[in-house]
Amino acid sequence: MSRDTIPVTVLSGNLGAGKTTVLNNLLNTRTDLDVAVLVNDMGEVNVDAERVAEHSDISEDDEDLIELSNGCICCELRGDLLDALAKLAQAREFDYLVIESTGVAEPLPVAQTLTMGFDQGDLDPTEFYEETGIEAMDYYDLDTTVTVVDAHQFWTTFDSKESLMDGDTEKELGSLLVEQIEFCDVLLLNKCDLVDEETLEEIEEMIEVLQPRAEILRTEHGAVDPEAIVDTGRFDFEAASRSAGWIRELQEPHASAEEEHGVTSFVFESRRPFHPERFAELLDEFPTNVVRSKGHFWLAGREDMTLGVDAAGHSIRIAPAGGWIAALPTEEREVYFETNPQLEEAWDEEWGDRGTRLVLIGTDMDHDALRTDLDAATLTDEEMDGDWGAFEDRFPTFDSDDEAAESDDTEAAENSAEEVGLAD
Ligand SMILES: Nc1nc2c(ncn2[C@@H]2O[C@H](COP(=O)(O)OP(=O)(O)OP(=O)(O)O)[C@@H](O)[C@H]2O)c(=O)[nH]1
Repeated sequence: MSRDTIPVTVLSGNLGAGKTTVLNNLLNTRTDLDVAVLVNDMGEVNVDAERVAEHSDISEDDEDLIELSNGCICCELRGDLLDALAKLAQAREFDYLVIESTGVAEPLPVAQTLTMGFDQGDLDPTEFYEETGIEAMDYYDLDTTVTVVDAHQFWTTFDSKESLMDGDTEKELGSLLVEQIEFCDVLLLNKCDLVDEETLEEIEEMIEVLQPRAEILRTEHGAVDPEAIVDTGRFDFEAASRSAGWIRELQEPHASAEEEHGVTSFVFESRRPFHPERFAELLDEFPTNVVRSKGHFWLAGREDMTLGVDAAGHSIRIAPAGGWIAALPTEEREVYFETNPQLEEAWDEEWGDRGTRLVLIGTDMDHDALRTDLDAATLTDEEMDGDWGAFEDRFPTFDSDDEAAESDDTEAAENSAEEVGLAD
C-alpha cells in the first residue's frame, strides 16, 4: 500500500477494558498490512508494550513498536507523541499505525494533537520541532478512534467513586468512561462473555443515547474484524466533537420514548434562576440513576455569567459557560439579534436570555419528579422580588475577565466544587 499519509487508529478505554487484547488480536489477524504500534503506559515499565511483544510478531527491539512511558499522551506527553511519530515516519516505511492510549487518556486531546499538532495554542513546540519543523501531522491522518468498553464493569464504573491520578489531575472513572464513549467512531463492547444478554442490551441502550454516532460492536477477548477498526475512514473531527448524545439533545430536544431497558433523556428548561442553596443541595443528593447531565444554568446572584454543569457518574464540574447576551452593551447585543432573530422571540423583558437548559440522561428516570425537584430549586415568586445577595452561595466563583481561569476552568471548578461539597 502506498499513500502520502499513514492512517492511524487510536484505541482508548478504561484500565483493563481490553485495549491490549484488541491490539494483539488485530496484529495477529491483519497480516497483509505492515502495522506500526505506539503503546503509551503511565508506569515506568511499559507492561502493555511487553505484552504486545510477547503475543505478536512485533518485538520490543523492533522499530515498529514505540513505547511512550511514564506519562499520558493526552496531557504531558503530547509533544513527545508528535516527536516519536515524526521520527518513526522518517525512519522507515509502513502502512498503518495503531496507538494504544493509557486507561486514563481522554480521546479528544489525543485526536486534537494528531490533527492540529503544535498549533493547538496550549502545546509548546518541542526542541525537535523547532530544529526540524517536522511533526507527525505531516505524515499521519487520523482514520478511526476506537473506545474499548468493559461490559462486565460498565455499571460498577458509573457507580464507583474511584478516581485515578493522571499527572496532577484527578480523574473520576465514571466521568472518564463517559468522555471515552462520547468521543469515538467505533465502540467495542468487550468482555461480552462475562455478561448476560439483558445486561448487554441495557448497556447498549445507554451507549446509544450517550453516543448516537458510533458503531457499536460486541466483542469477546478483543476479537473483532480488523476492517471494523482499521482503515474505516470514519474519523471526522467536527462530527466527532459534536456527536455526544447531550449535544444532539440540546440542539434538537425531544422527550425520548422509554426504551425497553428504561434509558431516557430529557431537557430541563427554566427562565428562573436557581436558588444557590437549594440547587447545591439538589446536586449533592442528585439521583444516581442520572448517568449524565450537561448544560448551562442561571444562578441567582450571578447575572453576569452563564455557568455550565458537566456531570457524569459521581463527578460534578461547574465551570463558566460564557456570558449572557443580556449582559452585553446594547450595540453588541444588536449584532446578536441580527444574526440570531430567534433570540429576540425568546427574550424576557427584564432578564433577556438568562435561563437554564440542562440535558439529563439516565436509567428509569422519573422525568416528572426530576422536573419538580429542579423547579423547586428555582426561585419562588416571593424570592424573585427579594434580596438575592442574601442567599448562601457555595458554588465556585470565576473571574469573567480572566481568560486563563476560563481555559483552566474545569479543574478549578472541580476543586472549588469539592470544597463546597458539590462533588463527592
Ligand atoms: N473474560 C474476558 N477477559 C478479557 C476479555 N478481554 C480482555 N480480557 C482480560 O482482561 C484483562 C485486561 O485486558 P487488557 O487487554 O490488558 O486491557 P487493557 O485495556 O489493555 O488494560 P490497561 O492497559 O491496563 O489499561 C486481561 O487479563 C485480559 O486477558 C474478554 O472479552 N473477556
